[in-house]
Amino acid sequence: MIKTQLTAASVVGRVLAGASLTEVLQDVWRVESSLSKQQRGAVQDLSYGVLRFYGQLGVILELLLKKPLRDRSLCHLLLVSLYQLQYSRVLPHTVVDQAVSASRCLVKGSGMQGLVNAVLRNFIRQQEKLLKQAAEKEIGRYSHPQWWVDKLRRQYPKNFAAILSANNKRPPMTLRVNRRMISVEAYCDLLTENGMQAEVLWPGALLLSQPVRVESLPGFVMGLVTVQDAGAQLAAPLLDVHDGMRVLDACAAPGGKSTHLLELANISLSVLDNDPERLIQVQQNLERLRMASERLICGDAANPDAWWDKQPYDRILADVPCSASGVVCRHPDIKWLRRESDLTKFAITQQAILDALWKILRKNGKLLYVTCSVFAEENTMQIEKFLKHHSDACQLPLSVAAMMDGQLLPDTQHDGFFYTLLQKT
Ligand SMILES: C[S@@+](CC[C@H](N)C(=O)[O-])C[C@H]1O[C@@H](n2cnc3c(N)ncnc32)[C@H](O)[C@@H]1O
Repeated sequence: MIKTQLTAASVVGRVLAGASLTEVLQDVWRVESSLSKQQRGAVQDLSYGVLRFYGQLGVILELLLKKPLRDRSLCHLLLVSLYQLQYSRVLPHTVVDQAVSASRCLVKGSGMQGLVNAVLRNFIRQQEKLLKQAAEKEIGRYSHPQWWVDKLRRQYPKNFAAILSANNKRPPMTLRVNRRMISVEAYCDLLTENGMQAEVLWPGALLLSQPVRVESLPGFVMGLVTVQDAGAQLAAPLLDVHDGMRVLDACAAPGGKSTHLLELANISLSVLDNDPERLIQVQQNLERLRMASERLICGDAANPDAWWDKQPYDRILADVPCSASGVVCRHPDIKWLRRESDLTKFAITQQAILDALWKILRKNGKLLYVTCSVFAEENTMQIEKFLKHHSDACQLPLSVAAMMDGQLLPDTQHDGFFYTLLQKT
């Protein structure tokens, strides 16, 4: 356990210094190739857990320390240990003993080991009181940055606490059945035969009662099923594609929505993304599902002159880059890495992409604007501005009961998304 505590502490430290959790973990798996599968699982669990509750654990650590610790690595080790004491089933004395041993690898001298021991034992002794004290501060209660809490409270006075709480849950695992290959009923039978249970959330979307490893899903390699959040599964049906249409997926990688579009109709699909490595993932997903796109293009959606073949599209999916504030339960690092000022930057990019794509949409054609954000700056405010400047655009109604003005809020069953369907008149 010392190794996993130390590795998780270093992951947390790198993320808090500004790196993405996914990238740091990929790097750790590459460099620390001797970690067993079990150790990797534990490191992942601890790193995600600490970042999920960093607000709360940070306040508790402050309360426990007489003065701030200069050694950041020790701080991160203490956060990992506090997370274990509060949220794991490992016996408290084991957590403390291992953390004291782990601290020997970080700093020389017995003073710091004594401090680690004292801090963790004090937490065990005063756990309830400290949890209450931490909850008196909003950052401790919600484990989100204060600007995030304030913005959500302003934009969703009734729902903000539920959104913050959903963001701090472990994410659900949802499947999309490839109905070109198998019916939902037949796939549910396959799951049952393999000892797995699922609930149908909406057509084709199966919420697993327990997350499993992707490779253990029946028929995954053959393309019977794709792992995709239920909220994300609303996109392709909303775009209203029909056989023979020319369709552009403009920010497509890794291809979750592209492959869904190809499952729904026989379309001529152009797949665009500006990240060549992520485009490789789209190609792999297409191959696994035995599908093909018409064109796979590496280019900037805001600059069609560089890649467009001058034939207008009947349908365009614009799943634009955004703050990802709707998918925090899958990426708890996001809440600590984003700055409020990032929203303005995302809004500028989104507007440039939307304006450019509008020009290459056929008359009467439809464009679906999508973000996985809950912030109005990237969503309703963006669309209001677009409609003000485009007299040839009308907003079509969306018939999804779970949404408020196109906004699907994150909950225990799905991520948060924003959808707007525009038609060119
Ligand atoms: C939200 S993700 C798309 C997810 C994808 N639609 C799916 O369902 O799997 C946004 C994508 O936009 C790409 N992107 C960002 N800026 C872009 C730009 N200017 N032009 C094209 N793609 C861009 C990113 O590389 C990223 O893959």
